[in-house]
Amino acid sequence: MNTPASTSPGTSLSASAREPVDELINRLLVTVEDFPEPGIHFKDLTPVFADGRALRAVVDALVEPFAGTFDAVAGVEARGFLLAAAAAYATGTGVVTVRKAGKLPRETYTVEGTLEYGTATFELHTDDLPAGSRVLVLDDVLATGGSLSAAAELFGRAGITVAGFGVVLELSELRGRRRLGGHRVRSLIRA
Ligand SMILES: O=P(O)(O)OC[C@H]1O[C@H](OP(=O)(O)OP(=O)(O)O)[C@H](O)[C@@H]1O
Ligand SMILES: Nc1ncnc2[nH]cnc12
Repeated sequence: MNTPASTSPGTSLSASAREPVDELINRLLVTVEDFPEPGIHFKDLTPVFADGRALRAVVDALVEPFAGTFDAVAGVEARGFLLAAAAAYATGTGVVTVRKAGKLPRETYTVEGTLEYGTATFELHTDDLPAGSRVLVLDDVLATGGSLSAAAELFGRAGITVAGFGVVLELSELRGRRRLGGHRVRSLIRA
């Protein structure tokens, strides 16, 4: 059963129905057992993204606590891209991509990450944002924290300040938050 995160704002309501955003997410997300491998309880948020009201409520709730603290939004491949582009559009900022290895065409910083299922190498263009910029990093799920800690390291190498991390769902038992140092982390629900 999913429970609201302690950092979850009970006051973040979807625009029209006034349904709390955590309830909206819990109603729409689907748990798929043994995907992509045995033993994983996969939390599928695609129904949340497919619902226009839910997508808007989620994006609004993720950016609201960081208002005025960031110059750009970053998305972590692949599902983080959906949130980051929407958040950048909503806040009038630009979007940058933290990509899996081999996808970015120009010079990159490169960091290895260990994830809930497997490992991945993440890359960031060295010149996507000027040093000194402040970036809000979004993804759909915080599990072990391998992806977001790799993103933090990439931005650190680029001299870019991480204003905070925003995720729709935090898998608390995997303790990913501990790998994110002193950064602000906003999760809309915990499971
Ligand atoms: O906290 P972690 O253990 O790093 O896990 C979280 C990451 O895992 C998932 O991505 P996945 O690697 O499955 O890639 P995808 O978005 O391309 O499907 C999810 O979208 C996060 O990016
Ligand atoms: N259990 C999970 N469900 C969905 N996305 C994930 N990313 C890492 N672990 C995950």
